[in-house]
Amino acid sequence: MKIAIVGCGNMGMAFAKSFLQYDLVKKENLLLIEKSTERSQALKAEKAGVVVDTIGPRVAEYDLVILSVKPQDFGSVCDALAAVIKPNQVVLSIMAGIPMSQIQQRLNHPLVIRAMPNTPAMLGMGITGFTAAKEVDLTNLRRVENLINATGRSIFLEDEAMLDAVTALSGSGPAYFYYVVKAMVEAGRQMGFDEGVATLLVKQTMLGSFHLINNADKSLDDLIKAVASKGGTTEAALRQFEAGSLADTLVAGIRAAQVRAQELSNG
Ligand SMILES: NC(=O)C1=CN([C@@H]2O[C@H](COP(=O)(O)OP(=O)(O)OC[C@H]3O[C@@H](n4cnc5c(N)ncnc54)[C@H](OP(=O)(O)O)[C@@H]3O)[C@@H](O)[C@H]2O)C=CC1
Ligand SMILES: O=C(O)[C@@H]1CCC=N1
Repeated sequence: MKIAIVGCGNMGMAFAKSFLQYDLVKKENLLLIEKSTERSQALKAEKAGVVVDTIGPRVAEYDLVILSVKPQDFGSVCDALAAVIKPNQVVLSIMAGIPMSQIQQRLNHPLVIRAMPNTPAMLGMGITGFTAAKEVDLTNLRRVENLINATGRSIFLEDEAMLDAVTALSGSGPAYFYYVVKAMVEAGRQMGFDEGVATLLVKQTMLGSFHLINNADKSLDDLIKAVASKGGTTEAALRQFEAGSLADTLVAGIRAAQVRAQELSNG
């Protein structure tokens, strides 16, 4: 398979590296189109693929074109891509918010798949929600699904509108966990640990808790109960969280991300 990636930043390169790692594409069949001179020089030095700075006629030689520029840059990509794209090529967009209908219309091209990954894709531990235009046949859908699965796990969604919710929950999700970890490390620092020790305590707690969520045959409420002894320390912390409406604030934040994804959809 020959793959062109338009926009080789965090996510474009997370995808490229996963494909290479699992031998799903050869470097000579991977076209990396990157506008930023600094980035493209780094990609050339890494010999990550064939690096160019603009969309040109050679893009037509690739089976799959991945759009991984910022949603705000989609407009600048459209005209150049529309001029060279061939009817059998599949377009995979990972841009937040931009609906498939808009991509189809701007490129005058029906074969569009839309996905929302997250940054753990860099380690092959991502989760991606994806959906496809009805014009995309099962063979092409399976091919793209196999590629996405090289970056972690995936879930197919019939309803494209749910991709905005995926964006808010798992697309942006890593940042929410980093935010909580950062606050916990700060608490550790305030209690007298240096940052390294506080970070070790918090990271290992996060890792162990993840495995308990995944493996223990208990609900989240039961897991909380198993930590929070009556009249103990955890209860004192949870009372403070409730007083500050922490859970409601987190839910409201995630809903704000969903609203922003919907706004991006509307241009
Ligand atoms: N980061 C994340 O956690 C996630 C991001 N996404 C989506 O992925 C997309 C990319 O995000 P991310 O990788 O973080 O962004 P980055 O800014 O890291 O990467 C985008 C790259 O595309 C380049 N670019 C812009 N216009 C063009 C062009 N016309 N031709 C070639 N390259 C161009 C940018 O250059 P320059 O900097 O010079 O503009 C930049 O290097 C976004 O649409 C985002 O919504 C999806 C899921 C998660
Ligand atoms: O913040 C953003 O808009 C992108 C989409 C999901 C994660 N990052």
